[in-house]
Amino acid sequence: MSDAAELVDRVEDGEIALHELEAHADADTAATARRQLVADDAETTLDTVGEYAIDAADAEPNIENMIGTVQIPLGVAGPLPVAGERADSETYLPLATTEGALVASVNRGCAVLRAADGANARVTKRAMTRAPVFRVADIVEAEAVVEWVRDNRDALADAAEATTSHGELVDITPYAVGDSVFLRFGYDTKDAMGMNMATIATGEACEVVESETSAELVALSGNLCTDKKPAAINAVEGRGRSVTADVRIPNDVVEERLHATPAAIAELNTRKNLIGSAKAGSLGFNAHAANVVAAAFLATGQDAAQVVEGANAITTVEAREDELYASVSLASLEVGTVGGGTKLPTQSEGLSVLGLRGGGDPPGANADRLAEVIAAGALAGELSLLGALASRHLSSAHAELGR
Ligand SMILES: CC(C)(COP(=O)([O-])OP(=O)([O-])OC[C@H]1O[C@@H](n2cnc3c(N)ncnc32)[C@H](O)[C@@H]1OP(=O)([O-])[O-])[C@@H](O)C(=O)NCCC(=O)NCCSC(=O)C[C@@](C)(O)CC(=O)[O-]
Ligand SMILES: NC(=O)C1=CN([C@@H]2O[C@H](COP(=O)(O)OP(=O)(O)OC[C@H]3O[C@@H](n4cnc5c(N)ncnc54)[C@H](OP(=O)(O)O)[C@@H]3O)[C@@H](O)[C@H]2O)C=CC1
Repeated sequence: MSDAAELVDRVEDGEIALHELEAHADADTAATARRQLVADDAETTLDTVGEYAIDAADAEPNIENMIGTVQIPLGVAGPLPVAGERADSETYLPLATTEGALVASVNRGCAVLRAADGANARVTKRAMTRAPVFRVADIVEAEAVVEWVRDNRDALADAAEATTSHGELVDITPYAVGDSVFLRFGYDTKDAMGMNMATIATGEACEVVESETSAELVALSGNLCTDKKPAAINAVEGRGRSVTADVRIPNDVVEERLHATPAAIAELNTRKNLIGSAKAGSLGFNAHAANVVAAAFLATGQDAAQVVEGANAITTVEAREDELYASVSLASLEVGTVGGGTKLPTQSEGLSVLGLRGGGDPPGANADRLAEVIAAGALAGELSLLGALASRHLSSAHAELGR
């Protein structure tokens, strides 16, 4: 094995490539050498990037060309009381962010939820999707392929499910556009976010489609999935988990903790989150669900790019006679408690704050619970920001806490 200085020399001599260092040294030594090369190239120092508590080998499945870690401040909001399908508990919600005032805001929302005897939350749909695109001769052939897929769903499920001991095929929705056929496969991926699982399973199913029909696979992902891009199909049909959290807050709690009347908050929600979003052509009919989704994703090892889908949320508020009803429905929240970044030591500790590290019993229970808790956190954030806007406290709050 080589030491870091020797690796630096060998890269500079062109003997080995920057991405090949782990073949010649352990992961930490490789990262040290690479960091030195990058720092020299940029004429800077990367000492803080190189000070990390994890073993670089633990990150090998998650990163290539590693040079260190970026440290994001981690806070907690809560306790957050959420009654879900299987669990009714109050835990702290870990949030990793650089936006001052965000954790304070969600924390205030949690206090409102506690004073209201807690939020309810339910996962209403589970389907991680992958939609390959096939080439056919024309729309007549497209129709024949779609008919074959409808008649042979079991054969496709057998092929897909042979690749996984956890995933279950729950849906195949075909779409024909001219001489292109898209098949949107949906899977219950249990406690995994499931994008690798769904992709591998769909690859096997595509081989059956190609061998039994005239369709030729152009790409395993045809963008009707839709992964990591804003898309109405996710907002309408859902992706990953569709989840709603709601709460009924006594009027006096609203006025005391949010410094605004229920009527003012309801009017604000209509004019801002519904009318304003409609006029803007937004897919997100909410104030800042993405803030809580992003901070919770970073804290618990989710795929950060999928905050795009996590922002597909509708916030509703209704001022009733003696209470304020509020809800947040996230159509496409893609979360897991196994796989991906969830295994990394700090992210796995984030999951353990919620009692959700690893697989659930039954499988899927932990990821369901994570979705419920994030939805309730988003609800807390919505209530607090709506309160701050209705009471004209937003800019003063950020002047005080966010700069
Ligand atoms: C800042 C507050 C909470 C003050 O709120 P407040 O009611 O004026 O202050 P308070 O001192 O009476 O505290 C109330 C509660 O807030 C929490 N709290 C208060 N301070 C802290 C703190 N330091 N650390 C932790 N928690 C804190 C805590 O729960 C506390 O209760 P207590 O425990 O004292 O009984 C409020 O004004 C607020 O929530 N403002 C909104 C800020 C916000 O939501 N920012 C989110 C980001 S905005 C953005 O990114 C998106 C945007 C706005 O562009 C989207 C859009 O277009 O709408
Ligand atoms: N491939 C792609 O196109 C894309 C990949 N990604 C990346 O994919 C990764 C996430 O994929 P994902 O499939 O979630 O994770 P992994 O690829 O890490 O796979 C997780 C595996 O864990 C096993 N497992 C063990 N216990 C459970 C349980 N209780 N519930 C479910 N599965 C369990 C399953 O094995 P088994 O199947 O054998 O049962 C499952 O396939 C992330 O790193 C993400 O960044 C993101 C976007 C696109």
